Amino acid sequence: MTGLNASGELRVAIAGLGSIGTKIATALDQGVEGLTLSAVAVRDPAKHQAFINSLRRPPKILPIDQLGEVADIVVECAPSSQLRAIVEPAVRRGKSAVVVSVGGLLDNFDLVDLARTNGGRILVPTGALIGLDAVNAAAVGTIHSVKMVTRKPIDGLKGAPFIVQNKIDIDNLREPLKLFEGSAREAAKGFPANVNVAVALSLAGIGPDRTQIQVWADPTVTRNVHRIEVEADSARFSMGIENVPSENPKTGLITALSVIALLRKQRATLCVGT
Ligand SMILES: NC(=O)C1=CN([C@@H]2O[C@H](COP(=O)(O)OP(=O)(O)OC[C@H]3O[C@@H](n4cnc5c(N)ncnc54)[C@H](O)[C@@H]3O)[C@@H](O)[C@H]2O)C=CC1
Ligand SMILES: O=C([O-])CC(=O)C(=O)O
Repeated sequence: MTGLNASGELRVAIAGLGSIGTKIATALDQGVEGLTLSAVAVRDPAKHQAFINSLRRPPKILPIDQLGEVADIVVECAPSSQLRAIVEPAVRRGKSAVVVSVGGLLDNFDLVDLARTNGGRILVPTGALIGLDAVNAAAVGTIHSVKMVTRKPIDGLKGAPFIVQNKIDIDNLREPLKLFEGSAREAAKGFPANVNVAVALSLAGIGPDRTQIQVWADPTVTRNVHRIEVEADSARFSMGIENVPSENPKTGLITALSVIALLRKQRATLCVGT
């Protein structure tokens, strides 16, 4: 990765200061070895001015397509509808883009070729999931199947296109209801703000068409619960995670921490985990 600033630090820009973005900005401002927060892009600057002013070194506010001009790594943490507008200008300049709205990558997969052509990179953090290191490793051999079951509290699913289009009433549920069963690709269309995790899992393993997922609306849980079963020639493994929701009930608190961990690895001397 090139483009260090005068003090030899990698410059990071953040697109979207919501639940995930504000935590990443705060962590960078408090200090991550070898990294500095250079800019942010927000939809409504007035809404975020107080937060930005509260940082020790307030970053510039720039339009999303200009972040790559002042950063080596652009972190996308906006709605998936904005993914292309954020990632395309960055990778065209040969910069790295960290993508959290990874479901949106499936309809914009040409960005991977664009990054390759221009020397850029697209980095997908483990996010709200677990064990993508093991899935990556198993995929070097042969993975036979990847199955995932996601259970979310009602508030974590409200407004999902699959629920709206099929006119499913989840507000009055008393028992768990299986909403969807199918591929990660189809799940991402029906639940674009709810199953990024399934898409990340699929890209680490056997792809969005062969990765199977069930999505449940579950009034008995208070966390976003993901269980995964992987069957491979090297290993069989089961993984589970129960995510504490953030201020955004669709988003697990651990997601921002995963991005911060990924950013730390960009300059860390000791890196643990693949
Ligand atoms: N990969 C993973 O494991 C996970 C991914 N996600 C995804 O991460 C993304 C961000 O999630 P949250 O921070 O919880 O969402 P959020 O709704 O709290 O924040 C999104 C922010 O983006 C801002 N925004 C919207 N349009 C913008 C634009 N044109 N320019 C700049 N900012 C803009 C909004 O004003 C808001 O502040 C979502 O797409 C979500 O689905 C969420 C959880 C886990
Ligand atoms: O994948 C997502 O978009 C969010 C999610 O399930 C979680 O935070 O647990």
